[in-house]
Amino acid sequence: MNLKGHRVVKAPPSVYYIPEFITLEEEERIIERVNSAPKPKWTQLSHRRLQNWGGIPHPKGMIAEKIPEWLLVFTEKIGKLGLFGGKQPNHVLVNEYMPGQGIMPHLDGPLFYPTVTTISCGSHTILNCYCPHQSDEADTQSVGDLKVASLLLERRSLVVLQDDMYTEYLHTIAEVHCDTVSGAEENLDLCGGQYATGAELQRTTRISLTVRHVPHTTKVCIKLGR
Ligand SMILES: O=C(O)CCC(=O)C(=O)O
Ligand SMILES: [Fe+2]
Repeated sequence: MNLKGHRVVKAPPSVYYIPEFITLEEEERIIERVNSAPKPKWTQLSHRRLQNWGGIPHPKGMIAEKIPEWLLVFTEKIGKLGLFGGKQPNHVLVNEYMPGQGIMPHLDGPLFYPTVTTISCGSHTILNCYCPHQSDEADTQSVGDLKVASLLLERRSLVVLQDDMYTEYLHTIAEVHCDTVSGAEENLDLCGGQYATGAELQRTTRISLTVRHVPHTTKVCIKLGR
């Protein structure tokens, strides 16, 4: 597996898209494992919930925790793509989106090596990428020409964002139940499926694994009080 032939040339540098990065069985297993995690493992946000694996990234350094075997399979597979400056990914963020849920425009920020890789499970979504200043203003997402890319993320695919797509452009997922294929999605020719322009794709529950490398980690130091 390598990235050759998977570059999304129509998007700003750099985006890679690999359809069917995981098998159906692997997808089912991920969903099963995520759903059977103990309740306290979940962080409930107002519009989605998440699980942190590998530790909580922090400016003072992440207290690294072992990534469980069922996730390690995928961090190792992604690690082989050589995207993290010679390092291995050491952090996985699991996001769960019900239909109608999304994520606000944001940058992933400086706590991570500037590459983000995401596996989609259970449902497709559309990841929209915008110029930052325009995106601060209200109702940005209706202003078509400020969008720099729209990526159709199919179930079982891997998407990679780096360079300007990591550091400059915000990414966001709209809070909708259904996505309409515009035909202009920059990665459409790399997708596994065939999509007619105007096709309506109903969302189901999507579980995404966002796999990154946190360079600054620390070990817990327990001081004995004597
Ligand atoms: O679920 C996704 O594909 C995106 C998640 C994301 O952008 C993040 O957690 O920073
Ligand atoms: Fe993000």
